[in-house]
Amino acid sequence: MVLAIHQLQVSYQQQSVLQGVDLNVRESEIVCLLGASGCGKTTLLKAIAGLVSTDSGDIVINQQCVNSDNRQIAPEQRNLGMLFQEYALFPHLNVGENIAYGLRKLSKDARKERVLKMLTLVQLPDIIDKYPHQLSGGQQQRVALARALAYQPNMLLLDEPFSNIDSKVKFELIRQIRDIIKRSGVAAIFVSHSKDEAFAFADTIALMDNGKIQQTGSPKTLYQKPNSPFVARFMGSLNEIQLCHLGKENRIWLQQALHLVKAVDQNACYTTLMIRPENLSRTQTSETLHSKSHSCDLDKLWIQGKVESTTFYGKQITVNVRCHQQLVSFYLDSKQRISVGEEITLYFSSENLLLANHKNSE
Ligand SMILES: Nc1ncnc2c1ncn2[C@@H]1O[C@H](COP(=O)(O)OP(=O)(O)OP(=O)(O)O)[C@@H](O)[C@H]1O
Repeated sequence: MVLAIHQLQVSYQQQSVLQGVDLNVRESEIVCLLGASGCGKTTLLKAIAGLVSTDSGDIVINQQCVNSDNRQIAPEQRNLGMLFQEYALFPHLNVGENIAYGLRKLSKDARKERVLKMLTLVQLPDIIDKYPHQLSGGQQQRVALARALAYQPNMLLLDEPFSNIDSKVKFELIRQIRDIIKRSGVAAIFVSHSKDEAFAFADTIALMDNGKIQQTGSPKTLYQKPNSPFVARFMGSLNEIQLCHLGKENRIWLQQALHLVKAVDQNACYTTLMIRPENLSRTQTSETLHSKSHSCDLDKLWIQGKVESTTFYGKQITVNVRCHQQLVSFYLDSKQRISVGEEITLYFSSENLLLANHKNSE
């Protein structure tokens, strides 16, 4: 384990900001601290870096506790590479000098060799003499990464590394930087409020809210198996279907069907179903709910409604279906035809119900 954090508490002026954070980072793992503004992501990163003091709990980096009561290890002795927004490149130094900045202990030849190795790693071999203002945002970010990796750190810490990058090139840069970090073999923690950046960059996401980590796992786990409604909502579009708002026919059928489905808790009293729009599909036939209820297809659940609106997004259409007081969204391939006012039947598989074992969703 490169990093092990246990029950970490941090406060600013007696105001509690981190409230018992646990986090482990393995060798070569890229972890994203994901969450909305103010939830404590940067504070956690700064606590790891030694830039804020901690109230209680342990931070262990490479088997060494860095924040024990009698000995707080200084930031520069933690051997961490940092890409904080405020740690931009030095404008008066060229690229080579920027990367060599922290390598004064090395001989001149070793320093030069390390700088060239880092520039090759970040795939910018020909810009050694250029100054930061002559580089694009993405190139500057890669040079900053080369500078951080040149120290051969235990771990990299990146605070919102892509926030100033134009969205057109952002995901290509994320791919490149992930590739560089993976090739270097170093573990990394990065902070972001964007789930899309987290999906593209991280092996593991730690989703934070209110000074706590709500769930840690692979992007797929958090998306498909969220442990709470908060996580389910944060990770992507979601239909929260209140059974009482569905209208009598839909409600009775769904309640009956849910009790028959073996995948869900037989004793639960379902009030809300959570399902992602991509897991709902339109039936091709004009069968009614009544005929469905007599079919034996227990894996599928059905809802009927009327198309209220459609929005074209190029590859797909988002369709909003009115089921009594409830709006339900799903996606349709944009080659398919659908009209506002059309009566349709949607189906979904019980295995795609999120939080199905919860008595209700809150
Ligand atoms: N130096 C400070 N003194 C007092 N309060 C602070 C300080 N730094 C941060 N805070 C507060 O601590 C809380 C967590 O801040 P933090 O910067 O860690 O959140 P964040 O999740 O990184 O947010 P953002 O995405 O906006 O950077 C916020 O309520 C913030 O106002």
